Amino acid sequence: MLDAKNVRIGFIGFGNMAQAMAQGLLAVGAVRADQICACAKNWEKLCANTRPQGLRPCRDAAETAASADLVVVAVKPYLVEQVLAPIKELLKEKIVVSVAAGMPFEKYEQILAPGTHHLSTVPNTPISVGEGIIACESRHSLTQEEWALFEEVFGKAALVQLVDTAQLSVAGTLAGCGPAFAAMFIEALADGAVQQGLPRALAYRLASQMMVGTGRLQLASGAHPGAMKDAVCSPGGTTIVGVAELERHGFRSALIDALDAIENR
Ligand SMILES: NC(=O)C1=CN([C@@H]2O[C@H](COP(=O)(O)OP(=O)(O)OC[C@H]3O[C@@H](n4cnc5c(N)ncnc54)[C@H](OP(=O)(O)O)[C@@H]3O)[C@@H](O)[C@H]2O)C=CC1
Ligand SMILES: O=C(O)[C@@H]1CCC=N1
Repeated sequence: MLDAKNVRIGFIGFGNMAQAMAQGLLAVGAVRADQICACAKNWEKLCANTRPQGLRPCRDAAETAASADLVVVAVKPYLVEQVLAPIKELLKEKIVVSVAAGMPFEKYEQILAPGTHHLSTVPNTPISVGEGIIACESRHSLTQEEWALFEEVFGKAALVQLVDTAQLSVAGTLAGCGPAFAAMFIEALADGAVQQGLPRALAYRLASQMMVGTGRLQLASGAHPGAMKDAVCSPGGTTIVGVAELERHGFRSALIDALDAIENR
């Protein structure tokens, strides 16, 4: 029987997202390095990204699928169909987990052989430090046991969140693109502090910990973000001066418009 101790995970595509997932699974001890293999386009780069951590590089998608019980599809969305076409029969026996944005259950039904057990997800890069999110489409064809195994293994490194098909795209955008926006926020806040004389490394450290702490506080308390903001804004104090300036520059509407632009691109 498949369990966390013996499941073999194969990544088809081993770029930023797949490496973050592998790193996270190892960091939290969800699986051992010898349980993970991967393929990519450039062999030398793949070897450099796998062998030092004890992961096994595979020559191609067929070798990866043959060597794995759970296959993670982690190539760019436009490559999914052509990369999977030659290994459709092999994948019938596997648990297929897609991390490609914009590739819901229905698209895989057109690509994979009938009866293949597959799940569409959108993860994010903080999984590499065990703080990820994996938005998962609730419509999938994994058995209960396969879903439980996926949740057990990947749930150690990420919040595994089921969402309706209609919400997979926006949940994936929030979770998957969000780290880029958060990183921009950290960088910009630090730039402001550097301008005022704070050393850059210290500015990044403080900005990042402030983000982590604020997120944890919201998760732990369930507080409304507006109430959290109010709790920091003393009447006539410093924070409200900054809040007013951010409002003048359209801070909140910029983020709202960013999600709108992505979803309607
Ligand atoms: N980056 C992110 O934060 C997120 C990404 N995703 C999804 O993850 C997927 C991968 O994105 P990301 O990791 O950023 O992209 P990368 O470009 O970093 O990685 C893509 C990987 O695919 C490999 N590849 C290309 N062609 C083939 C092929 N024919 N066979 C096998 N492997 C191949 C590349 O190999 P090589 O390096 O040798 O060219 C590379 O390892 C996308 O579908 C994206 O939508 C989802 C959520 C967040
Ligand atoms: O930008 C992208 O296309 C991918 C999908 C979600 C995050 N990164």
